[in-house]
Amino acid sequence: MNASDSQSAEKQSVLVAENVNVFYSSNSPAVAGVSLEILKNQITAFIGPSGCGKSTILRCFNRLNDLIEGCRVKGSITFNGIDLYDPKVDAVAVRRHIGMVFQRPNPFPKSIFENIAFGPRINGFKGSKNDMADLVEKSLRSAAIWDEVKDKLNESGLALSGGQQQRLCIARAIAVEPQVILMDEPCSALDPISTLRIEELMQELKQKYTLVIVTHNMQQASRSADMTAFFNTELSDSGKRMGKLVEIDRTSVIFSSPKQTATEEYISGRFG
Ligand SMILES: Nc1ncnc2c1ncn2[C@@H]1O[C@H](COP(=O)(O)OP(=O)(O)OP(=O)(O)O)[C@@H](O)[C@H]1O
Repeated sequence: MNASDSQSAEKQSVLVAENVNVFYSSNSPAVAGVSLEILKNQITAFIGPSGCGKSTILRCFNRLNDLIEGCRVKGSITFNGIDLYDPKVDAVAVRRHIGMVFQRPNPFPKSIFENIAFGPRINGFKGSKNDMADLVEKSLRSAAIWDEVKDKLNESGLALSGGQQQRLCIARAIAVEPQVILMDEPCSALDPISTLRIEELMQELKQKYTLVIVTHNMQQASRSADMTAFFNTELSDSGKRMGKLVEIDRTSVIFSSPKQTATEEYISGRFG
């Protein structure tokens, strides 16, 4: 691959959403008409007021909404050109390629080692005991937590601090070698130092993975994200509130010269 190839690879779309509408139990969409692209090895932040559908759209990307009874996703979402919602596509396999880190760190009530080993094992890991130990170490190193836990791999993951638990959960997501990591407000339960740690880690992770992050923290979006998508709510014809994507652009553009007034009002704190 030459330099210009690698540049165009950087701009490659990994996930493409076209006219996505998500319905929960009602016939009016909770989020409507979302079209956007997630670029490879970039961090894309979703920002916007509460209830505008950021998490709903994030969950569409690894079919996590399938687990919510009554939830329906219409429109098209492709992952490397493959229709994620094709009936032939296995949602469990999707989640192996597109991992998720949640708002509250949620380690398994197992040892630190087992927290990492569990995913590869249930996905049919074929290596030896040593290979698994290497994979655990590599994953913990990639999530910048190895030095803190290397001497206590058999202790419970729940005994770690909140920030460490979140990095353990990131290591757990990495262990199955996904291409994309979705993060739903990964720092909202963390103190400022742990938050900065995760933000630094995100910059390292984007060398290898594509990241999508939902955040309420606009400084976090402006510090960390390459691309930012602003969502808002509006009233549908039937008078119901629904989420909409207002615009997506490079983060520097969204925070300095957004095209839409609603974005400008939101980022300048005059709204929301
Ligand atoms: N499991 C669910 N069942 C029914 N409605 C839901 C469910 N999850 C979300 N919704 C509705 O979908 C809409 C979008 O919610 P969503 O959580 O995606 O927004 P959000 O922008 O992520 O909000 P927040 O910033 O508060 O987390 C809201 O009207 C919400 O009430």
